[in-house]
Amino acid sequence: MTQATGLRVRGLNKNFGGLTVAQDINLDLPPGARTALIGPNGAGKTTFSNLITGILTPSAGEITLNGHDLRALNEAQRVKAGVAKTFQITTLFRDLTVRQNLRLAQQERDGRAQSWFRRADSWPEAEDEIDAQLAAFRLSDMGDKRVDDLAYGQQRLVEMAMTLMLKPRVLILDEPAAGVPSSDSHLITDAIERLPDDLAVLIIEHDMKLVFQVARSIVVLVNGAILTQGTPDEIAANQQVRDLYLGGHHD
Ligand SMILES: Nc1ncnc2c1ncn2[C@@H]1O[C@H](COP(=O)(O)OP(=O)(O)OP(=O)(O)O)[C@@H](O)[C@H]1O
Repeated sequence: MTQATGLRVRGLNKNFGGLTVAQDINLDLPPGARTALIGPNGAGKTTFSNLITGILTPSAGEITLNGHDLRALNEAQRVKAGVAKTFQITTLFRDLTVRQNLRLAQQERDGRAQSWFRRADSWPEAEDEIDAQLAAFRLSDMGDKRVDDLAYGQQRLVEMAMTLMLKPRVLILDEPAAGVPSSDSHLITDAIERLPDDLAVLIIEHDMKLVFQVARSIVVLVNGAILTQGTPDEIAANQQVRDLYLGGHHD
């Protein structure tokens, strides 16, 4: 049996021509991880996430999930293997209800889109699962509302709930609070805090308040390389990080 070691990245490199955008990155995301990836604009955070999800191919290095090599898998295969990045607001079906959006994600996961002949008596179970997911994201009252009629913060919760329907083992949250008014940002932090205990979560985020609220480990990326990583207390006390953030990067 494979041990649940989670996601392991070793010696990851990516060059675009002469530009190195990922440089010897080593990172572990074991089950239960709540790790934030921070760094100035252009540090390589999105590139790193794209290397993990399979949008980009590394120039060198290893990426494994519970010991299985992910490198040969394309994006869709990696989602099936358990590595998912949140659906983006732009991919939500805005005219459909929240429940219908979750159902689509569920059908995608089960390869059920074409299975119109599926036994009818198996559907209540599927709807129960959707109810549970709505409840987990405090969206039960909104299940029958059109996504377009929700506040932006709630739409971002729908993104997360849809992604969770895929039953990932590793979840990449790309700027989960971006665009959400500060009066609603607690919706996002609360939802992150309630994510399943055994899920490994990587949060790419500029909002330091959110990072220090939800992360148990912080990785600082600069020029494609890890400058340092540690607990929030260690990172807050790190002079290099303080210089980096006080020295010109403000969000
Ligand atoms: N397809 C590409 N071809 C060439 N260079 C690229 C490509 N994609 C990204 N880069 C470069 O890679 C570097 C890292 O970019 P990336 O978007 O990963 O940074 P980031 O940390 O996510 O930045 P931000 O916080 O602004 O989103 C930048 O210098 C960028 O210009």
